[in-house]
Amino acid sequence: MAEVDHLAAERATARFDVEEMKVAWAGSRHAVHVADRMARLVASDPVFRKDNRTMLSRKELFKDTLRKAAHAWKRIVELRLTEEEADLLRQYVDQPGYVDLHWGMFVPAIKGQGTEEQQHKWLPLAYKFQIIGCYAQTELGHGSNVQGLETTATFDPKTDEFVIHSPTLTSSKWWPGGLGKASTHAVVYARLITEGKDYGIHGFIVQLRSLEDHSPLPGVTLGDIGGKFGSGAYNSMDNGVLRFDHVRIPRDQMLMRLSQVTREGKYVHSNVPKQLLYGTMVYVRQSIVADASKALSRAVCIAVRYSAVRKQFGSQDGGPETQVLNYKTQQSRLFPLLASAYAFRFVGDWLNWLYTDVTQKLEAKDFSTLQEAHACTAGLKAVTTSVTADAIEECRKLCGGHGYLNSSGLPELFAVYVPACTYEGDNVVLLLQVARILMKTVSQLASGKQPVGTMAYMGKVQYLMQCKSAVSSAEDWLNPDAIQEAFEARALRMAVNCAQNISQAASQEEGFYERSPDLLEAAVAHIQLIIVTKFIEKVHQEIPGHGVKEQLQALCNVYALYILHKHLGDFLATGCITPRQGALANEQLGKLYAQVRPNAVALVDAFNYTDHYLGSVLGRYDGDVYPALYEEAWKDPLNETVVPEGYHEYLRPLIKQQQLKLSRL
Ligand SMILES: CCCCCCCCCCCCCCCCCCC/C=C/C(=O)SCCNC(=O)CCNC(=O)[C@H](O)C(C)(C)COP(=O)(O)OP(=O)(O)OC[C@H]1O[C@@H](n2cnc3c(N)ncnc32)[C@H](O)[C@@H]1OP(=O)(O)O
Ligand SMILES: Cc1cc2nc3c(=O)[nH]c(=O)nc-3n(C[C@H](O)[C@H](O)[C@H](O)COP(=O)(O)OP(=O)(O)OC[C@H]3O[C@@H](n4cnc5c(N)ncnc54)[C@H](O)[C@@H]3O)c2cc1C
Repeated sequence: MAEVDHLAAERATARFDVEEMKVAWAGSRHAVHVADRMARLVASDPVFRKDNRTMLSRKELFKDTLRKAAHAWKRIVELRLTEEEADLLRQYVDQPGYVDLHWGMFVPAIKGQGTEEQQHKWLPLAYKFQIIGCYAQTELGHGSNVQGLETTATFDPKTDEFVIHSPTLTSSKWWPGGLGKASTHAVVYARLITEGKDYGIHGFIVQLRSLEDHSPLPGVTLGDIGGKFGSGAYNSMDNGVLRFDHVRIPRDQMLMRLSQVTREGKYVHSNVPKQLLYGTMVYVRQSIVADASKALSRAVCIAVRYSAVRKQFGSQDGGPETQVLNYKTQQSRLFPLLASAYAFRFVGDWLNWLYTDVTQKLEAKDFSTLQEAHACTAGLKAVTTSVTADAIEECRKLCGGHGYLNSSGLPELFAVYVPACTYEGDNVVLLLQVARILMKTVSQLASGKQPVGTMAYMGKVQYLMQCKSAVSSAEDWLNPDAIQEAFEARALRMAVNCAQNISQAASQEEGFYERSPDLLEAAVAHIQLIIVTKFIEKVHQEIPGHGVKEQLQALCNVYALYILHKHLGDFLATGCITPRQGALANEQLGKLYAQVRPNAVALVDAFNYTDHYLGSVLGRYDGDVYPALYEEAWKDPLNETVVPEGYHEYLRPLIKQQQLKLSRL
């Protein structure tokens, strides 16, 4: 704990029990305790130091990542950490690396798509790191369009093998994390060809490198795809390129839970939906939503603490200047992001519940909720990552000039986070998937089919298409029913408008294509409704701790009314609310910001992040920002010598030349 607390006055104004808010944020007392222990374990270990990361070369950074991963594994084994603890440790190490893909995609792909026998064979090897795996799906020529992948897996009945081949340059696998330098194996997605027929994309376990000396196996060409955006950041990851030249693998290395190829080469598809092939992506999209609240809360924690420390203007007579956090503009930019962090946290928890529920149903051969799982994971992944990426950049601006320094932690956080808008499904592509499901649901309304799950509100079509908001004062917007109804009506009317416009096109396909920008907005409205609904439901629950429920209620209202204000055009154009009601919402938002203000620092303290994890001199718990900034500057390699390298070669001759010219005048 800090010796001098420059934020003590801020902490003293909090009107709620911070320790209890930590429980609400983490999900349980147990979760706070475990997270705390793992965060401190990482923070106190010199191997996990990361303050020098942006100054390392790519090679040094990669080696540092290997070292950290090996050390983390050593500690996991020595301390006999549980899976929950090990995953938290991995998160607090906070450096993207091959282990993320090994645990996050390779293992889940085998679990989800491998038969029991295959799981029995491969998972123990993966669990003990006797093999290291990655997820090789994307190719140079195709990423979003999975059905367009070109790599082939042709069955050879003579030898009972598949021949894996990259027929073109564009079929080179391109992007898989961990592939470039670390992985020994990959789950490779390729077109299955048997008996001369192409059966589309399937997964195969392929060994890439020798388990003796790590050299590529015959027929395998692979390497890293090169430096990426920002210093440090995602450059710790060896995203790779991979080409196959007729590489042979045994038939039983095709992942055969969903479909099989017999010894004779017959293709047999089990009686399950083909989309289960995409199951690993659904799993990771769900975990990316949980991750969004972490990245967003980190950025917001830095910006709130620094805004409470930073002072500018306001004094005419030599008195103290104003904390920038007191400026209404700073509050109206920052508090919605604080509220969004909480909103994403709770919707992430709900999505995790949904995913677990769907998985259990799938085990029991009930596929009825597969579409709901796809729509929610795809849509929430798209909205939460886009908002978080923009919000990190906004937090950088909220920290003024110092936010641009690497030591603020924000540039690296942005650079490491922003590809989340692209990987695991480009956000536009994913939102169009949601839109397709919305259009399907609207078209089924006429036949009387009652939508279920997060689409259930569409069943109230008669009412929602004509209802008028009853809000007549700013306070009326604090009523969750008023908010819920406005968001439901907006989402439904936007979807119905799109469906009507599409129905006037020559074909459904052409209409969808022409109206895709509107469809994107309808999908966003639907997903925002889910986030608002889940926040309202959370606040309705019993929440222990002095003032905790009240603070969450205020944040829930901030989130909802901020979205309403930002997308006012949607609400007005669909006639859900009047311009006057829109103005009242904005008025209420201003009052809510004033309510959040004295609690802001305590609300970010509730995230319970160590200074190590935050990695920011501006976000320090003790608020002692200026000495830290000053000290940090001297650590830059450029300051190792007083006179810079290059002075004698370039600066001195230039200065001397100019001096000579002047002396001649
Ligand atoms: C002891 C130690 C322990 C340690 C413990 C650690 C444990 C945990 C660690 C976790 C760590 C996690 C960290 C993860 C790190 C993440 C790093 C990121 C790395 C990035 C990886 C990647 O990017 S992988 C590649 C991702 N690629 C994509 O996402 C491609 C996107 N494209 C698609 O998904 C598809 O092509 C498509 C959906 C856009 C189109 O599909 P298709 O061509 O089939 O056509 P349709 O649109 O017509 O769809 C047909 C039909 O299917 C339905 N559907 C589509 N997708 C799904 C789905 N996923 N699920 C269910 N249904 C789906 C669609 O709605 C259509 O339905 P109809 O009814 O026919 O209309
Ligand atoms: C850091 C990082 C890590 C990754 N890790 C992995 C990994 O481990 N394994 C793996 O297999 N892959 C990985 N990928 C690849 C990733 O999954 C793809 O990049 C992603 O799915 C997007 O596909 P794309 O690159 O083909 O984009 P494209 O589809 O080419 O997108 C280009 C543009 O076209 C637009 N667009 C595309 N299709 C449509 C459409 N139908 N309608 C409207 N607009 C459209 C997009 O919105 C985008 O603006 C990773 C990528 C990154 C950046």
